[in-house]
Amino acid sequence: MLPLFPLRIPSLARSGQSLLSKFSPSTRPIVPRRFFYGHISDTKMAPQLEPFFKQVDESSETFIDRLRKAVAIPSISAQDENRKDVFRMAQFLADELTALGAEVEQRPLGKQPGKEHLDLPPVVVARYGNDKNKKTILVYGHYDVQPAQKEDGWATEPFELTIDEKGRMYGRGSTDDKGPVLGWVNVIEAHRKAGIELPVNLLCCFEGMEEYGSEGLDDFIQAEAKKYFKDTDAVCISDNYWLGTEKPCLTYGLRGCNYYSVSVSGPAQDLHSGVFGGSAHEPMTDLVTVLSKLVDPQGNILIPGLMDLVAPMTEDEKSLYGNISYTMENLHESLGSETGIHPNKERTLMARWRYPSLSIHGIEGAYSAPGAKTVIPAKVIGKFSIRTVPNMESEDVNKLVFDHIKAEFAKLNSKNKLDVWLQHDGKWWVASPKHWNFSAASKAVQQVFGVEPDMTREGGSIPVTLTFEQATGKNVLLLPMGSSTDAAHSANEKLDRRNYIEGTKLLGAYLHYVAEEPATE
Ligand SMILES: NCC(=O)N[C@@H](Cc1c[nH]cn1)C(=O)O
Ligand SMILES: [Zn+2]
Ligand SMILES: [Zn+2]
Repeated sequence: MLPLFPLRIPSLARSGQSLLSKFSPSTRPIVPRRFFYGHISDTKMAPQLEPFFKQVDESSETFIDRLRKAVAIPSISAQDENRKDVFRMAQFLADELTALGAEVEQRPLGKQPGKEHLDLPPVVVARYGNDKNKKTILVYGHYDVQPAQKEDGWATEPFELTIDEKGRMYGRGSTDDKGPVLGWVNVIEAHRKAGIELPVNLLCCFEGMEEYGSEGLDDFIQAEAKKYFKDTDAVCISDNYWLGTEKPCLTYGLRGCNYYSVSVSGPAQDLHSGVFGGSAHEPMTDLVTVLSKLVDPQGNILIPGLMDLVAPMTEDEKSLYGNISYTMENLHESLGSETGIHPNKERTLMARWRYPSLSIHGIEGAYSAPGAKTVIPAKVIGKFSIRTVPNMESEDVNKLVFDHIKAEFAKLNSKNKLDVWLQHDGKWWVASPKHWNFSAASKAVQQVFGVEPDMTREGGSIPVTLTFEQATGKNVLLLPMGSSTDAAHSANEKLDRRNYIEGTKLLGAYLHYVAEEPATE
């Protein structure tokens, strides 16, 4: 039998045990592969997968149409003026699920903290199936999206799904996270159309504030863990990406995210630079000086003491990186340039997965429109975030950040006023993939894509992952649909048709293999 996972996590590497060896079935008849990526695995076809796959293929245009409708709703959680669209998107999702026979509720989360004139979008929860003899899988995703404007460099309208001749489906939210969320809806529809029973009970939890720090969701999950989510046997989240474009992965770690604002203000209003330039302290000059003390061009964080919070790299851990299917070409392909900092894939992956990074995102109040306005902005707010890793605690990070920024500002001898605060934080998460949840997903990947998945961590953050794990006490698996070239959060975000359709098969196949796994904790 072929090994399921050549990659080993540290504790298993020490014992020399393959990740899932204890869960591997002993007999695996070889089945025909749909795709071939150079390594044929021999996962046994779960019963009823064949008609399910066939139905997904037959319904693919309907599924793309569903994504088209979803992308057309600009559900941008970070922009107040789009809040009604976020609500519209919740309704769309609720209607789709209801039409397929799910029991759906839209749970309100109250007012948005700090913006009490705004209601937080509801959590769309749904139950499909309630059979005590079946496992219950809780799936999470988000229906809000990042902001997008054509002027940001989009080749097409961001909120019109546009499909090119290579099957690349461009549109904001296509890969993050409307495609994967609709993947679950598609799975239900394909089962109904094919007349196949869903092999598990499905609980859905779809939120509308993920791109704004999942406001309100932690409390909701904690409150519902022993109520709405009480039957949960395992959790699955599809909201991250493959490492490259060909090989799927299962993900067992995420970085956290502490997001900060730093404001500098002084003059009572914007000033004429010809009249006041050189005779007044300028907020923008102070701010860019302070921001320049946070990170250097090689990505080194300049905040004293911050790197001391990071768990040291062990030799066992170091040895994991060589085995991952990733190349510098993969990096350059997803960057769309050769501007990577590090010389090799190992250092690149370490920088993404297990070291912190600091990114400067923008400046509010700055003159950013095209043209040459000679203004001195009166108040500017810089925005930056730190991706956190084990063992960084949010409070410790905050203290180091605040102390450093205040100390650097004091050095400027400016009469302006500085303020710095945390917008939101979400903790890092690292789990063991030695669980039937991962074993089922691995078999599903092998069945649909004919290849063993890479075991990865992720540089991005999904703050509720840890909350789900702690509140339900159950295993959480990240099962991505999109690929490394999808450009989530940036201009020309896309999801490849193949990833959407085969990804829908993957989510469905995962549920079938889950149903076959022995029921253990
Ligand atoms: N697909 C996951 C994702 O994009 N997550 C966001 C979460 C976040 C954190 N702070 C603001 N949003 C990410 O940026 O990683
Ligand atoms: Zn996302
Ligand atoms: Zn996102």
